[in-house]
Amino acid sequence: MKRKLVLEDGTVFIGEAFGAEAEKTGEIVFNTGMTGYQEILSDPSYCGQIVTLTYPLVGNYGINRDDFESINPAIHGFIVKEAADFPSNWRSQLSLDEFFKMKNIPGIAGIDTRKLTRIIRKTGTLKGALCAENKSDAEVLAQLRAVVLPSDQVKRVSTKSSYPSPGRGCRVVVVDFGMKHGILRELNKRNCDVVVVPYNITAQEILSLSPDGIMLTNGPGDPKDVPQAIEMIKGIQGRVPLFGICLGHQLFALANGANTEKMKFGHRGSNHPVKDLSTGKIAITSQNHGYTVEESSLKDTQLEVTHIAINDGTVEGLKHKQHSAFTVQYHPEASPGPEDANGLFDQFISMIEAAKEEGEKTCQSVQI
Ligand SMILES: NC(=O)CC[C@H](N)C(=O)O
Repeated sequence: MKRKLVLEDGTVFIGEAFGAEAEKTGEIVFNTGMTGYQEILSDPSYCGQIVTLTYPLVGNYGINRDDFESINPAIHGFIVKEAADFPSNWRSQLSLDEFFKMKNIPGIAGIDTRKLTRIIRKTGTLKGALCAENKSDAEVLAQLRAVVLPSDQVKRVSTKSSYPSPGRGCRVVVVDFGMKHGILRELNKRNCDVVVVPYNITAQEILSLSPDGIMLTNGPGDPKDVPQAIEMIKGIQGRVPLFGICLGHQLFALANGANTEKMKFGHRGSNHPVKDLSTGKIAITSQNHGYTVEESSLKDTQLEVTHIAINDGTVEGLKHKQHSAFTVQYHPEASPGPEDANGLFDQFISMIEAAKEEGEKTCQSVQI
């Protein structure tokens, strides 16, 4: 069966349908990773987006129970050059097609994804629709141009209520803006006693859990769409060590008076070089973001740039000049991608231990 991809600039691609028969619209974004499609399609930060992969063979090792970054993918569609009909891997349980049918996600194959990527790079991120081939282009285009992208993605993917992930180590409250499971895996690996809480929790509610440290996770959409989180961060920073990833990093910047802006086409892939300005070392990182912290807006804040992207010089890491708080724009939990930046979780735990040792910021001394 044929399926059609219509872009808001009027470009139409015809390809082979796979996955669900659903018709979906969303922002079209590209990811340059050569592997890791299961982690990409289940990363909640892609909520409402239709993702194209520049790597041409997708689905070869199927879908397995171990590699999910969330149980229910929030993406609106997948665009690939070739979708494997017969995956081959001992862990494989389903093909991409079977999985997408189960989760009501449409896919399109046989697309010149490199041409599509060049369009996105030239025009900037644009809206697109996946629909049946026999629909009129003009009609789809008119509907697509009228679509207003939703601003409640974080609400859609964040947990509805708090839940624990127990351990015997440091008490960490994880604020879930659309958390990838990889973050929880890294904290569990370090024996943390975790409580995952919803995006709209208040500073007071967090402090009442007596955390030793607080994590702000990744998540979808524009950070300015989550004003309550910005207020919450103002109330918690300085009380216990803080570590933010991606959307968490952007919200931390906004809470400290900096600004964020939309990028032309963003960074999405598992091969993005990032420089640590304190050591000069370069790490290859996994990334998925369409917004960035505006460097010039940091001038009058208490924030310092710690990392920059090698490809375009954008801000990739921040730390607070007074408080125990640092954030990165990239994904140290990898999944998919390299583990070069994994050590940031150890840095966070060391920070917590140092703060506890100092005795100034132990859970007992946190004043609610
Ligand atoms: N992975 C993320 O947390 C993404 C953050 C934000 N939604 C962006 O696109 O920039």
